[in-house]
Amino acid sequence: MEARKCNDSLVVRTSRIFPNDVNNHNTLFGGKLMSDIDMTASISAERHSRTENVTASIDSVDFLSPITPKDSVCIETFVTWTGTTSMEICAKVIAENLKTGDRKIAATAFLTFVALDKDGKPTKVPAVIPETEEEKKLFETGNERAEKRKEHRKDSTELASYFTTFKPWE
Ligand SMILES: CC(=O)SCCNC(=O)CCNC(=O)[C@H](O)C(C)(C)COP(=O)(O)OP(=O)(O)OC[C@H]1O[C@@H](n2cnc3c(N)ncnc32)[C@H](O)[C@@H]1OP(=O)(O)O
Repeated sequence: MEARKCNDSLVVRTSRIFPNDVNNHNTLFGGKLMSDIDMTASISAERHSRTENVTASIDSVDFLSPITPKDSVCIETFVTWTGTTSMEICAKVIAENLKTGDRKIAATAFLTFVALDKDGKPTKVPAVIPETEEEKKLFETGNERAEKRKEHRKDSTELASYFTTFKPWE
C-alpha cells in the first residue's frame, strides 16, 4: 500500500456566514462549524484512504476567536497521522475580514476517522508522508495524541457501561 502525502488529502472549503448560521451573539454557531469541520474532514479521510470512512471521534475542537458575518470562513483539513485503520485529521479554521483582509486562526480541531471495507469492517490505510514544517510537527506529535485517545476511549467505554437506557420520563 503506497504512502500518500499530507497534501494529497488536503481539502480547503471557504464560505460566507448567512443569517441561519449565527447564534444569539450574531457570530457563527459552534455546532454549525463543527458539522462543517466533520464534513470537510470526511473528504480528507476518503482522499487519503479511497475507502468508506466513519468519524470515530472528534478529539478536540478549540474555538479561539468568534467568527462574524463580515468574515469568510476557510476550513483546511488533511491527514496528519495514521494508525493501522485510523487516520488523524487536523482542521484549521481561518476567518478573514473581507473588508480589511485581516486573517486569524478562529478554531482548530483534531478528528479520528476509521476506514471501512465493503463489509463495514475497519481496513488498513496508507501511511502518510509529511512535507512542510507544519505537517512534520503534526506528524511527529501524532503518536502522543493517539496514546491519549486510547486512554480516553478506555475511560469513555468504562463510563458508558454505567449509563442506563431507561426512559427518563417513566
Ligand atoms: C462521517 C460520519 O458522519 S460517520 C457517523 C458517525 N460515526 C459513527 O457512526 C461511527 C460509529 N462507530 C463505529 O462504527 C466503530 O466504533 C468504529 C468503526 C469507529 C470502530 O470499530 P471497532 O470495531 O471498535 O474497531 P477497533 O476497535 O478495531 O478500532 C479500529 C481503529 O479505530 C480506532 N478507534 C476506535 N474507536 C475510536 C475512538 N473512539 N476514538 C479514536 N479512535 C478510535 C482504534 O484505535 C483503531 O485504530 P488503529 O487500527 O489505527 O489502531
